[in-house]
Amino acid sequence: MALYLIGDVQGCDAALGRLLDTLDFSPSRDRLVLLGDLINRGPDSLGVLRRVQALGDAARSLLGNHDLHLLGVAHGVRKPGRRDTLAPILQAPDRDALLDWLRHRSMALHERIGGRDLLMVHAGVLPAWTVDATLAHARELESVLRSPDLGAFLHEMYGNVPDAWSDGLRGTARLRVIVNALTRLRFCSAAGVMDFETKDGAAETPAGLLPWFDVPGRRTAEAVVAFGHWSTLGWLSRPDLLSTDTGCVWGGCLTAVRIGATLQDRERIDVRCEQAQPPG
Ligand SMILES: Nc1ncnc2c1ncn2[C@@H]1O[C@H](COP(=O)(O)OP(=O)(O)OP(=O)(O)OP(=O)(O)OC[C@H]2O[C@@H](n3cnc4c(N)ncnc43)[C@H](O)[C@@H]2O)[C@@H](O)[C@H]1O
Repeated sequence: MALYLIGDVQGCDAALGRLLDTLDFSPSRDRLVLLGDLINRGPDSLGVLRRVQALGDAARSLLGNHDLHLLGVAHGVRKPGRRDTLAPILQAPDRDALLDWLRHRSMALHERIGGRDLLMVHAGVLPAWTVDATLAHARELESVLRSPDLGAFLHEMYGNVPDAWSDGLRGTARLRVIVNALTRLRFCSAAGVMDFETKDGAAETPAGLLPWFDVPGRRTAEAVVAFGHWSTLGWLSRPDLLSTDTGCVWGGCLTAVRIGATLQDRERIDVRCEQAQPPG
C-alpha cells in the first residue's frame, strides 16, 4: 500500500494515465491525493474528471482555483476565459453528475504519518493559521460549496479583498479570504497580507513580500505542507514542504510523490508532458 500525492493535472488526462501506469497504481491497494486544479488549460479536462471519479475512494481530490472557476462558469457567474478549455465538461451528458461530484471535493486534507502532520492544500496557508485552524476554515467553505447556497456564494467568490485574515471576519468576506488563501496564495507580506499580482517563482520575490511558507513564525512550520498551484516555483522538497506543480500543462512534467512510513521518506516520479499552452 502506498500513498501518492500528485500536483496540478490541469486537463492533461493522457499524462495522468501515463503517470498512474508508471506508478502501477492499484485502487484496491494504493491511495492517491490530487492537490487541486484537476482541470482547465489542458486538452482533456473531461477525461480527468471521469478518470478520477472512477477511482472512487482510492483517490481524494482538493479543489483548486481552476476547479472553483468551473463551478463559477457552470453557474453563469463568469464567462469562460480565452485560455479556458472547459466546454467539453459543460456539454457532457454527465455534466451535472460531474459538477456535483466536484463540489463535494475537499479544500484541505490531513494525515498523521510517522508522528507528524501532513497538511495538504492547493495553494497555501496563511501564516497565522495552525493546522487545526486551516482544517476548520476548509470545512466552513466545504459546507457552503455542498449546500444550496453554492450559486449565491459563487457570485461573491471572485475578488482580492479582503486580503488578510482576521478571526472577526464573517460571511462572504471570511469565505473569500479562505478561498484565496487555500487556492490562490503565492506571496504575502510578513504580516500575512496576500498578494495576487505576482506569478513568478521565489527567485523573483517582489520587495516587501515573501513566499507564504517563508514568513517567520508561520504556525504550520512543524507540519509538512504539501501543495501545488505554483508552477513557476516548481518542485520543492524541504523538511516542512512539498511543492508539486511541475508545470504539466505548460510543457513541464506531471509529478507524483510517494510517501513512505515517515514524511521524510519521499520518492519523486515524473512523466514528461506535451505542452498544451505556451507559458508566460
Ligand atoms: N476567488 C477568486 N478570485 C479570482 N479568480 C478566481 C477565484 N477563484 C477562482 N479563480 C479563477 O482562477 C483562475 C486563475 O486564473 P489565472 O491567474 O489567469 O491562471 P493562470 O495564470 O493560468 O495561473 P495558474 O493558476 O494556472 O498558475 P500557474 O502557476 O500554473 O501559472 C502561472 C503563470 O505562470 C506562467 N508560467 C508557467 N510556467 C512558466 C514557465 N516555464 N515560464 C514562464 N512562465 C510560466 C503561466 O503562463 C501562468 O501565466 C481563473 O480562471 C479565475 O477565474
